[in-house]
Amino acid sequence: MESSLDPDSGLRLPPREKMSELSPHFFEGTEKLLEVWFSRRDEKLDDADLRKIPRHELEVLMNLVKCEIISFTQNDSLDSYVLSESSMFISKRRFILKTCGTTVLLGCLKKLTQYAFNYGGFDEVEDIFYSRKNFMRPELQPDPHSNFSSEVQKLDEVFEDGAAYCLGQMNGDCWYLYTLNRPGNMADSDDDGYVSAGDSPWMLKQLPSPCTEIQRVNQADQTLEKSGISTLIPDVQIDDFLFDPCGYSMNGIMKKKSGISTLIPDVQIDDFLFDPCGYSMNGIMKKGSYMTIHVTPEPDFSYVSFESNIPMASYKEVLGKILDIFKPGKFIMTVFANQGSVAMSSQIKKLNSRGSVAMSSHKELDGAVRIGKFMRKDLQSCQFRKYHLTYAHYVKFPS
Ligand SMILES: C[S@@+](CC[C@H](N)C(=O)[O-])C[C@H]1O[C@@H](n2cnc3c(N)ncnc32)[C@H](O)[C@@H]1O
Repeated sequence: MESSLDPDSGLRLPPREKMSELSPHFFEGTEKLLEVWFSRRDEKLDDADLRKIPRHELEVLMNLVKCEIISFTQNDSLDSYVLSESSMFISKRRFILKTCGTTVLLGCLKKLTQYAFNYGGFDEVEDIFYSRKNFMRPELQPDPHSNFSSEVQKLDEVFEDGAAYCLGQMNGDCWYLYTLNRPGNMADSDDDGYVSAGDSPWMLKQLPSPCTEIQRVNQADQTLEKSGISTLIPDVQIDDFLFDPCGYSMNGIMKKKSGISTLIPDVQIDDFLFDPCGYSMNGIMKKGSYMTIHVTPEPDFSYVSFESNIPMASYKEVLGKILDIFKPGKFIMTVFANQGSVAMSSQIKKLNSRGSVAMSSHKELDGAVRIGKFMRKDLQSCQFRKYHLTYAHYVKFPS
């Protein structure tokens, strides 16, 4: 098979061994992931809530993205939606949308901000994170998703101080991130800390409000706390798992599902089995914690993703279970944590008295040259103003 040209880097990529370029059926399991945190300039957040956006407007958003809501569950702090192409989680001021296939995730950006302002009662975007792994077939993606530069251009139209990064190998497996990287710290903002750059409310490109981290800590549930783990697994070992060329493999489905249900205890699970194959699952817990798993089992382009923000002293055990269930040939892992995690709940503090829960996972990853049968191929760390990010790529040994 011939090598291909990567649209982002212009580099020639090695031929993909398993994926048939001419396969009539192809599904891009790799997700685009958007997380947006909203805020208010006056910090009066009591009445502000993204869950006030009515269902029919969420459906307008899904139309723009080109996917549908399949099911809905909720608890006190989180609304969870399983979508035809992945998942959506909405809490008081955090909006998470994860979509795969040929969806146009960034198509909803302006409308989302408009709804968050009009219905949710917010008037500023505090932070955003847009990320994805490199696609298997970028040429099949609609505008602006066929290359990261176009996605960045689209995001830059809405946000000021956006910064784009690529972690991993540009001529192999890599992971793109766009986030806000505002200069200085929040307490240093001069004047009133705001810059207006447009007429429409969603075009306001604003600097964060001049409140300190300490003030935010005092606002318990309203604290921007981005931490968690994401595992992206291209090339899963299929066996009998959720896919059988002749149709369903009920044994495989039940076996994998029972493994998934033991991943994390006390999670309210909402899952969906696609016909003829494919599996999506959202799990929610108290205090805004969630986990989500998506599986594209077709052998030529198999892909699994696991993501969670459930606070844990170590993600090692969960990761071990995931690797055991999906038996991948390789995987990518990213871990986000607030620095020092000043906003930890007492429950989290109990788990790790030395600092942020996920920070210990960074240290764990730093030291983990080998995880079971997997050898580390790449490790990169980024220090953002408020977050620490670790990216690691592991391959089965011998690969
Ligand atoms: C479960 S969905 C979500 C995929 C996810 N992003 C992942 O990590 O792989 C994709 C899987 O469901 C299958 N599928 C079947 N019907 C589908 C539909 N109507 N929409 C999206 N996927 C469908 C696809 O072929 C694929 O195997």
